[in-house]
Amino acid sequence: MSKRKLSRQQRWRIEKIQAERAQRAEKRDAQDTEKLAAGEYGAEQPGRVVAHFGRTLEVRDAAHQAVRCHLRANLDGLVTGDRVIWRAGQEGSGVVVAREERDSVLTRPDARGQLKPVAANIDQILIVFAVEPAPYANLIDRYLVAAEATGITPVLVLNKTDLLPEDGGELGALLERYRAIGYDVVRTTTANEAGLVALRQQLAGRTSVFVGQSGVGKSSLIDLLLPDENLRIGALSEDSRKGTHTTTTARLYAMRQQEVADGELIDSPGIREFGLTHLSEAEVTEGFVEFRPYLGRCRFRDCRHRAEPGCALLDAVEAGKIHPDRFASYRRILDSLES
Ligand SMILES: Nc1nc2c(ncn2[C@@H]2O[C@H](COP(=O)(O)OP(=O)(O)OP(=O)(O)O)[C@@H](O)[C@H]2O)c(=O)[nH]1
Ligand SMILES: [Zn+2]
Repeated sequence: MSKRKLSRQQRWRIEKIQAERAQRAEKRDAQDTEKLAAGEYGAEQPGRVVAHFGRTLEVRDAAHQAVRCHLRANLDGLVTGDRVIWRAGQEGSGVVVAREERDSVLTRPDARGQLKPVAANIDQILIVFAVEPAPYANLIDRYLVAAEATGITPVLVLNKTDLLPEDGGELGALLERYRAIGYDVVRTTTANEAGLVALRQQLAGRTSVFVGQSGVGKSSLIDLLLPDENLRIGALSEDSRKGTHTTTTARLYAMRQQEVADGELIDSPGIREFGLTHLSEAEVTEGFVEFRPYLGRCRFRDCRHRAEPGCALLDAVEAGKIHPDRFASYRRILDSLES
């Protein structure tokens, strides 16, 4: 059998499967419409997507109960964190009938390089770095730029402060610089009880994601924040063994905190890797927030802020308004885009 023939047969099979699947979805949707019309579903109520497996969603209702819901065929692209309107059916399941407007969305390139939403309605991106492994020079800036491009507020989290020298070391000075620009900086350590106090306050009442380099302590922090989530994580991987989805699915976790208000985490391996995606030159420039007052003020409209006369950014560096290390970092990120 020739190779081409084989692939045509495969393609035909795939098309057949897809057509059948679409037909089933259509049929189910028609049934839903009938049931909705016949009043077999309960009243519309708000919920939030906690996890997402193909066309099945886990939705959390207002009382924080999980409900298995399926989707109307006309409702595609829901992601973890989406706020939805759903209606209860029989046997504890439900149907999602609408999606509410998103405040924010985190995207990631798929296998074909197209940006796909992975999570929605996130209030802050916690960029975790650590005393060990020490962040390389412009790693923090890369994460900040990527976060700024999403419109979601970044927060810097310095972990493993138990390893910090008495005087705060170089990292202490570096963090002050970010504070001066306007970023929140939170110090953490998983080495003692008091190490997460500031972090818990930062998380209270918000939906957050943790990102950062391998080894900085994201898992250690999340384990402490979600002490009783281990069972649920186990349940998730059991599902994935059945092949219904992969463990890369983002999941929303509610934190039950005693001293401060509850907060929520959305976590997945894919989200943790956030920041390593491609950025445009304009996104990089805008991503340095302290540059913004100077943008559009260069003598040349197409100024690329290299050595042009009358460059407002270079002047600001010269005048001490922009830190030379941040400007060097900016250049380095742009250079890395070109290569
Ligand atoms: N000294 C010290 N070590 C810590 C602290 N937090 C985490 N560690 C250690 O740092 C190492 C890496 O921690 P992880 O939580 O696995 O880091 P991660 O960011 O989840 O790493 P990946 O899973 O590779 O993304 C482990 O050996 C932890 O025990 C801390 O506050 N102080
Ligand atoms: Zn310029």
